[in-house]
Amino acid sequence: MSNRSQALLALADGTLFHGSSIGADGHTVGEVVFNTAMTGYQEILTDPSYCKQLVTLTYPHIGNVGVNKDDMESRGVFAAGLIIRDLPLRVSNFRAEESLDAYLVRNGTVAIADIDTRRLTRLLREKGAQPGCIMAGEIDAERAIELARSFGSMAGQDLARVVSCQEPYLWRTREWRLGLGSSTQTQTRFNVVAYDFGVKRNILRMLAERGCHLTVVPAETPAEEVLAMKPDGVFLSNGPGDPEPCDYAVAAIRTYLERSLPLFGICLGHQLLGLAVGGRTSKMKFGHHGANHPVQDLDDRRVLITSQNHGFQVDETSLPANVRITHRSLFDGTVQGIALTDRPAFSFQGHPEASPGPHDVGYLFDRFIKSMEAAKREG
Ligand SMILES: NC(=O)CC[C@H](N)C(=O)O
Repeated sequence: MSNRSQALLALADGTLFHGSSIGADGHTVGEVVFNTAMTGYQEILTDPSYCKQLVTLTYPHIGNVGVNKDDMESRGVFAAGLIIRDLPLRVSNFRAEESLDAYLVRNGTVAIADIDTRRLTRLLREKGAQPGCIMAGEIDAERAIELARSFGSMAGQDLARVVSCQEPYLWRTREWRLGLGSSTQTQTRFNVVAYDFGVKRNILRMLAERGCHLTVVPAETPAEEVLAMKPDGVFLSNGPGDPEPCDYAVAAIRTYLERSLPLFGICLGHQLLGLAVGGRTSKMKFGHHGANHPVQDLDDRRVLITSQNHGFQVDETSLPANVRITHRSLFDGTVQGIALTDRPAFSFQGHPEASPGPHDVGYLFDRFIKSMEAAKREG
């Protein structure tokens, strides 16, 4: 559109994409990753796991349904920038409260449209995720390439403690329902402490729905403080960055394992459980980001369509004998779920809470509830 200012995406390898700005003026740097979800751009933008990442969506029309308060997955936009093919001229949805571009400007998010996102995705798929810089308003291509190169790598970055809450808080809101919204919990059956490494709200809603009295705690909360709350189970959330430097979390998880406390980890939480049992994690070429990834449950052979957002993985060969692989990606065979054979602890690499995405793996929340029930029975 003619009234938009110009924008540029520069990759660290020197590739340039010229387009138009649909967000704030200025520049932003991060690792460029592609996401294949056809819906859910607002949930993606507000997923704290996208901190320091520039997200490109392979679906071409982004913004059709606007944005609203109910679809926020956290307190604000965490993606470092957005890269799309086409921003539709008109927002059309009964839930829309604001247009995507107005929302991006209001949140100070730098974003670019009108570029060939297929070419960009092919490039990332062939070369791997790489650093980039989006510049909007005043453009300087040389400077943008330099800034992209200065980003370095996601490997080694401890971002969980950067995005985590500062103080513990209670979460009471249940799942959202069309026409009803979200209600507040009235009764609870389990006392659960949830580590916020960058937690998505729908995880908390799904735990609250199942009767968990939830205390959300900052990423660096030591095990002693959590144990003093007498939890029936501990939840390890998703989050941004490399799991490896999060030694504070690994130390805490080892304490819970020693005590045989029921544990459930999602995404970064899964990777941290993998590290706590003595396994290793590594950076993937371009990771998994989308809402249409097939994963197999190895126990019953069912194929589940899952929501994914990760750039690191748990290395299968590094896992000790008391760890069982429960789920595997049918795209590349990588580990998608683990369970300990001698402790009530398990985890999933994708996003069973969806939001966005299919709900096929929602049964893992029930598995966590069952493991807390069993632990209570055994006293
Ligand atoms: N969504 C997540 O928790 C992502 C985990 C981790 N930051 C990764 O990229 O693999």
